[in-house]
Amino acid sequence: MPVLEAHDLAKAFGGHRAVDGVSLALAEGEILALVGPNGAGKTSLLNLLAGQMPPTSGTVRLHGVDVTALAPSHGRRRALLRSFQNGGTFGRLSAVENVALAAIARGEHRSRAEAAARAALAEVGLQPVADWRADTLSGGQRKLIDFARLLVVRPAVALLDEPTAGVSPAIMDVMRAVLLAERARGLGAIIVSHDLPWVFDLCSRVVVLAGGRPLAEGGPDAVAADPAVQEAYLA
Ligand SMILES: Nc1ncnc2c1ncn2[C@@H]1O[C@H](COP(=O)(O)OP(=O)(O)OP(=O)(O)O)[C@@H](O)[C@H]1O
Repeated sequence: MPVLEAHDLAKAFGGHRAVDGVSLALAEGEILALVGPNGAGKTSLLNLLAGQMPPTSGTVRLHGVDVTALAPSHGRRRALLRSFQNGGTFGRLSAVENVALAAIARGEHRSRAEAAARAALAEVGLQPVADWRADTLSGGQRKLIDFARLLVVRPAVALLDEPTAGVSPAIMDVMRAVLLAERARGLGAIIVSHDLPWVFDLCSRVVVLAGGRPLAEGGPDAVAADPAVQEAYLA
């Protein structure tokens, strides 16, 4: 059974269909790249999958359970962790507090959550700044906080929105290493990215969206060679 499934998802804003009939299934341990030109509907699709907004129509299932109408904080959505394009950190909290909060929100005791957060921050190379306020960190370091959260929460599914946008090659390498290690223990991930070389190297499958609809789907090499995909990007 797929760990995450979307069936015929659609989202209309007024008359504009940002997501227009998308179905997909993510297997355990699968990394799926979700790509497409600006405005294709990628972030909207992640929002629908994560429960950040209700779809106009269609369903989302997590481990076979219909979670379409459930809020992101609902217990039945615990298996899913989502990151945001512009970072999801609380600036006035330290890095360790930001990471620990994710574990506390899932029922972990405060002291154990902090210990786990420190270990995870060390794993992504943020140990020296673990007690710094998040708003004093670089954009790339703040994005690594999302990866430390991933290590603490160990979700079945991660939805990552533009993790590498504006980050250094060294941080991109850390992100890659974390994702490969977590994939080996069964993590499934959908990664929205405009950094095609980085994400194509990591994923086993690519879904291309254009105008809210799936334009192409397949292995990274086949998708990269698809003339319709090249045209959509040039357009
Ligand atoms: N809350 C909203 N209200 C109205 N329109 C919206 C809203 N969110 C997104 N849209 C529109 O839906 C379409 C898809 O936007 P979305 O952000 O999902 O695309 P994207 O593929 O993630 O784009 P990008 O790569 O530029 O981040 C766009 O035309 C956008 O303007």
